[in-house]
Amino acid sequence: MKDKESVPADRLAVDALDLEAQGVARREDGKVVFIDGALPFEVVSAQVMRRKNNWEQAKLVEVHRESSQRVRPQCPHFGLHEGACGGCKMQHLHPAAQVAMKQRVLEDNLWHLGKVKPELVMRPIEGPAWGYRWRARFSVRHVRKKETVLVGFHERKSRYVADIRECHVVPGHVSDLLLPLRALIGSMDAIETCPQIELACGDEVTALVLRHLEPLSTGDLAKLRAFAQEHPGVQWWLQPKGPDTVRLLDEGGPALGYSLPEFGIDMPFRPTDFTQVNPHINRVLVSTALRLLDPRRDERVIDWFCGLGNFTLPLATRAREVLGIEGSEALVARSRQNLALNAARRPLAPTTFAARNLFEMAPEQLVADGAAEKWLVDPPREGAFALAKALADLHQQAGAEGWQAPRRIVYVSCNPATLARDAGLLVHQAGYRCTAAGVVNMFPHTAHVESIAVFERAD
Ligand SMILES: C[S@@+](CC[C@H](N)C(=O)[O-])C[C@H]1O[C@@H](n2cnc3c(N)ncnc32)[C@H](O)[C@@H]1O
Ligand code: SF4
Repeated sequence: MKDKESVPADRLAVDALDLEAQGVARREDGKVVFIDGALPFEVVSAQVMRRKNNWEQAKLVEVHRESSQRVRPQCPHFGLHEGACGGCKMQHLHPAAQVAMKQRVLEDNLWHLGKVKPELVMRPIEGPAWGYRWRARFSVRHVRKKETVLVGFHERKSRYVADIRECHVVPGHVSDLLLPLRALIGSMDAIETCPQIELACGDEVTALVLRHLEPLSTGDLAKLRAFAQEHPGVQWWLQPKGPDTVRLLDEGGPALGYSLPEFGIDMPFRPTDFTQVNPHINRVLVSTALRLLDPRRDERVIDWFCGLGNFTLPLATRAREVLGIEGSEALVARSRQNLALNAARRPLAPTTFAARNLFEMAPEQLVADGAAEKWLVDPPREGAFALAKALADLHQQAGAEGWQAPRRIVYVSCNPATLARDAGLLVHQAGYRCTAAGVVNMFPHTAHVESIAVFERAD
């Protein structure tokens, strides 16, 4: 900070925000202090909670000079107070400043870990800041001492379930279900043996997956059915053991699914399938990825880590041929069903799916998958190292007969560190330029950084 000298010795001047949304300050002796709740450009007092040789962990006590970006949190459960909910980390920072911070994280990662500087930093893709989270995992606990059942996220830095009565990041109708759900579980025989309710919203259905450790009594099943009757759109799924055991309580009624109207595509899914958390942003993300990839009628496209076909089917409305590859057999089965459903309604390019572990990928396998002009890559947090490495190896060997590296790659990432590592490989060893990159604000108020990057073959 420019007037750091004027900060009294017992106060700290905050310079930056780390990935956990903690303010970062530096003491005169160079020691770094991470301050929960402090924001860049603030002058604060903080109580040290943990002391190490090079750093300290501290808790905000008082803000003496406030950041212009500090805002009043919308949710009463957000904060530093005891019992505060740990579901959000940045509600005290203006949403535009959150996006700016994520953009900096992306650029810093690309540069420091990948030595890559995108030719263009794209405008952030933004959506609603509230009510965006259509997927969530609520923990459920019967707290005898308080004679209540809690349904919510974990408290900040704790294993306890926060006592939340409303939640602003899930849709309003889901927030309104929190207290009724507490009452429901509190009235059930299985009050002690239902540790979790998973939420998966579709366009018409609110699926609630109840994890139960013991078989449910007839009375409990009747209560679940009465709850669904009372709350239109709620559909109960039961999970007695692992994710494979999830079953719909009662068949019939509308199917859980989402649509991508721009492409005329419908995507039925099961609540245990991977789907993007934020459906508003997902629509813009799919549309942006396709605009950037620009698949032509005469081009073949490969969609790596294709999930249930979220990008594959829209690609099939534009390209000559599409191949989707994904690790989960269940998701590949779903993507085939979704292909059949949509192909019966509208023309789609020939599309095939394959199940494969993409964390292992030899150059020969890449050649066997066939040449494609364009690639869409959307890996989990671990990234797509094996894929980028195979591409780099083929580039070093000057390719293979009858095979050509893709001309363009659009990479959608939920972890800037692995994106940066893979970008480094693509740019410095596989012959690509990083022509554009930008953030996608998929998870407002959290520290998660979703982003999208474009790579063009340099020749
Ligand atoms: C970020 S999701 C993207 C899914 C899809 N593109 C979408 O938009 O819904 C990452 C996908 O990678 C898959 N995956 C995870 N590990 C994998 C692996 N080792 N090999 C192949 N796929 C994997 C997951 O099952 C998941 O579907
Ligand atoms: S996750 Fe929901 S309840 Fe928790 S702080 Fe965020 S908005 Fe509030």
